[in-house]
Amino acid sequence: MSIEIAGVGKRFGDFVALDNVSVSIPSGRLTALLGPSGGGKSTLLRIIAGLERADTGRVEIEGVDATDLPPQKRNVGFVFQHYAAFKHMSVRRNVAFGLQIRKRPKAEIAARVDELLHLVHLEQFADRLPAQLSGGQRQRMALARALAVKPTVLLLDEPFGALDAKVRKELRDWLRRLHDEVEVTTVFVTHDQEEALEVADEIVVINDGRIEQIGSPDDLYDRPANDFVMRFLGPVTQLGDHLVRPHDLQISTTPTGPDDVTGTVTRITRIGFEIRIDVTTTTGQPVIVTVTRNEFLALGLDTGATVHLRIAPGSPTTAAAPAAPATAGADHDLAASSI
Ligand SMILES: Nc1ncnc2c1ncn2[C@@H]1O[C@H](COP(=O)(O)OP(=O)(O)OP(=O)(O)O)[C@@H](O)[C@H]1O
Repeated sequence: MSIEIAGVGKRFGDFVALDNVSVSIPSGRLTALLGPSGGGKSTLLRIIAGLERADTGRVEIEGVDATDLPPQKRNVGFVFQHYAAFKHMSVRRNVAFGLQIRKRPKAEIAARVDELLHLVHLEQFADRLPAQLSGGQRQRMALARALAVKPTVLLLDEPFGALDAKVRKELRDWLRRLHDEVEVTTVFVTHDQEEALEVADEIVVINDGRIEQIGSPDDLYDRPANDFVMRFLGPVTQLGDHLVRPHDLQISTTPTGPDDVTGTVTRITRIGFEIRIDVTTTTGQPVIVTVTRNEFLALGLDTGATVHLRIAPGSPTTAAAPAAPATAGADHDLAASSI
């Protein structure tokens, strides 16, 4: 295990930002710290970097107790959302900076910088100033600079957070490929579940200063530990007492068994390649079902139709927190809005 975090606690005044957090982050993998804003992800990353001190607990990096080491002794590379480049220096000199202050020989620096610029596909921009780069190119430069000194661990705090959706997506794919080439232990913070599911080998879900679940994207998606993880990873709806994903519900115009739940279609909405069907059950529970366009056409549904619902066998479900009828609707709206 490359990074061992054991019993780490951190308060800011009365506020508990991290509550007795323990996690092992594997060597050579890409690990995402995922969770809602304010959950403690950045605080944990900053504690690993040595930019913040834990009140309790220990941090070990590659077998070395780093708890009391200053950031520069931890051999970590760090990239923030808003990367502070040296504005008056060329891309090449920005990337070379860490090697120059370590007084590496000139020829070694030149060779390493060329290698890195090639790795991040910025060779042709080597002599530009940071202001002459796009946001995505600037973040790639930041990564090259962080990698220059061959860190043991690369820490990324929402590195693509400030970029538009399309560039974000490109950089995500690029980060995955870069990581496969360099294989440096990488930890990145994100609040975007899609980003974590797509890029990470391992995901640590953090909420309210505590770890909700640790696992591979498949573990989290197929076996969510609780309804928080289930809700956080994508749209959910409720059928009876089960929280389930809307595409894991089966819908038919004829009943298929005694466990079917009967309801009436109240609304049909097309969302890209999916069709969302709003159903109200005979007990008054609002349920969302999503089907593909072809499935929808085969069903031949219209508003007002009677339908029968069931959870597809083997689908992940969690027990829905019991809610009074008055708040069930509000819960449902929240789930619906994330579709
Ligand atoms: N230096 C500080 N002083 C006081 N409170 C802080 C400090 N740093 C963080 N916090 C608080 O600790 C909590 C956790 O913050 P943190 O930045 O770790 O969350 P996060 O999960 O990374 O969220 P975000 O994605 O919004 O950055 C927040 O409520 C934040 O306001």
